[in-house]
Amino acid sequence: MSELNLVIVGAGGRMGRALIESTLNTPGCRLHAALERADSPFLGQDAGLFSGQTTGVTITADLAAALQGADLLIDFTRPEGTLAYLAACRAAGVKMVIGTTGFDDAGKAAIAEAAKEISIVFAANYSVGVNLTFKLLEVASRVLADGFDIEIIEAHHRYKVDAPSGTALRMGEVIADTLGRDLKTCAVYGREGITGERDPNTIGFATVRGGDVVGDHTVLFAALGERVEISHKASSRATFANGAVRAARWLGDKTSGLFDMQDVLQLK
Ligand SMILES: NC(=O)C1=CN([C@@H]2O[C@H](COP(=O)(O)OP(=O)(O)OC[C@H]3O[C@@H](n4cnc5c(N)ncnc54)[C@H](OP(=O)(O)O)[C@@H]3O)[C@@H](O)[C@H]2O)C=CC1
Ligand SMILES: O=C(O)C1=N[C@H](C(=O)O)C[C@H](O)C1
Repeated sequence: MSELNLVIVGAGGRMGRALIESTLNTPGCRLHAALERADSPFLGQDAGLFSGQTTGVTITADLAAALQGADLLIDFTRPEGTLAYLAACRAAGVKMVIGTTGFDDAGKAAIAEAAKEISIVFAANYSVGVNLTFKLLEVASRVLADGFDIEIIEAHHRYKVDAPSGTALRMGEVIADTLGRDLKTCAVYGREGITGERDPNTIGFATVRGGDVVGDHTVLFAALGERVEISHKASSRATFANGAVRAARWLGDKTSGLFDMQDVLQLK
């Protein structure tokens, strides 16, 4: 079987570095190109710079050249960056694994539209544990549907720019779908002042930002007399990166379609 030629964008970012390392460590995968923005201080450096390796792949801003001969592009950047890479991958027929969070509805629709022509895995979280947690939340929501208040609490490092996290929002969607609610109308994002008593039909979100927290998520089901907490804590970005590379390999020969990590892990 031929090697999978991967392009990693946002190469100097926290996830970009982890993705390069995971690609280099995964048999059957080859680092085809590593991209950064045109003003990046990392341009011209070896992509193994961050893990102390020499790869022979130089970090570049030349997207067109990077896509030549590429099989798949892995993107953990920002929504505006992802959408630009999406257009280029669609035109070049290159598959994508997208981990970026913080998209609006139009951004998500653009990804779904592109997936009619190229295959894409798009997930808010590539860890196996979080994707198992999504399944656990379906069961918990069903069993605890009556009398339990539902609150989602997430904590991340000080550099994170979007809130609530994509994972917390996905958890909210899973719970709302299971309960037949619409997250758009039942979500409460933080509370302040004289809020009045809690509406039992709401799903609350609380966001913590600080230090180097890689990613913690807890869903609290609280009733009068007992409570259940379902938690996941990530301690290394390698977890997400390895999941994304696994998703890239899973896409294999699929030429179109929109998938998520639940598909990759056969959790649907
Ligand atoms: N799905 C998952 O499992 C996970 C998702 N994430 C998500 O991945 C994303 C990246 O996170 P993280 O690595 O911590 O972020 P960083 O800020 O560390 O890295 C982002 C990278 O993307 C580049 N970038 C930023 N804006 C653009 C743009 N408009 N066009 C092209 N490149 C751009 C940055 O370049 P520069 O430095 O020049 O700005 C940087 O290299 C976030 O959305 C985060 O929520 C994170 C972890 C796991
Ligand atoms: O920005 C991060 O770091 C993370 N982002 C993802 C999210 O928004 O859910 C996943 C993970 O929790 C780390």
